[in-house]
Amino acid sequence: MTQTQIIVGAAIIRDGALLAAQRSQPEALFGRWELPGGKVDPGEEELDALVRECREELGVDIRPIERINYEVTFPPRNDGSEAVMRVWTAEILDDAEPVALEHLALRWLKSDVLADIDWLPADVPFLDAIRPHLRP
Ligand SMILES: Nc1nc2c([nH]c(=O)n2[C@H]2C[C@H](O)[C@@H](COP(=O)(O)OP(=O)(O)OP(=O)(O)O)O2)c(=O)[nH]1
Repeated sequence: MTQTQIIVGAAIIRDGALLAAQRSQPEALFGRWELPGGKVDPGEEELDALVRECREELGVDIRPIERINYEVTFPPRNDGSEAVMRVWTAEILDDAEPVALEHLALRWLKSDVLADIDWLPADVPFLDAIRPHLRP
């Protein structure tokens, strides 16, 4: 039996805005927007993966705050493996400024424009839970 792959995402909020990141790869996802994050490595704690991915992708240390009470399950792939995505609200530590080290671009989104960008489909259901943390 294949193990379920956990994907973690960070809803990083600063001054009432959410940090969105634009994917550079793979080609099928190029240009679409997501939350910073990625796959949890075998044996790795989910929150360690979240902090690691944000450091790799944005060059900043984050503090996860709370997990959003929702998860997305991706349909099984050809090899039968499944994946789920979990998201935490988070803040950047030390007033550091995130940099797009692996993405095409970063954007800070207030609540009124949250749904205006081309999010990966799996992210859309998380937005309703994130919106109350944002300002218009
Ligand atoms: N990081 C991230 N991945 C997402 C989001 N929404 C979503 O559907 N995904 C999908 C895209 C990818 O198929 C998968 C995560 O893969 P990834 O490429 O970000 O993971 P990773 O950094 O560990 O990369 P790798 O090992 O494949 O190089 O989850 C999201 O908001 N953030």
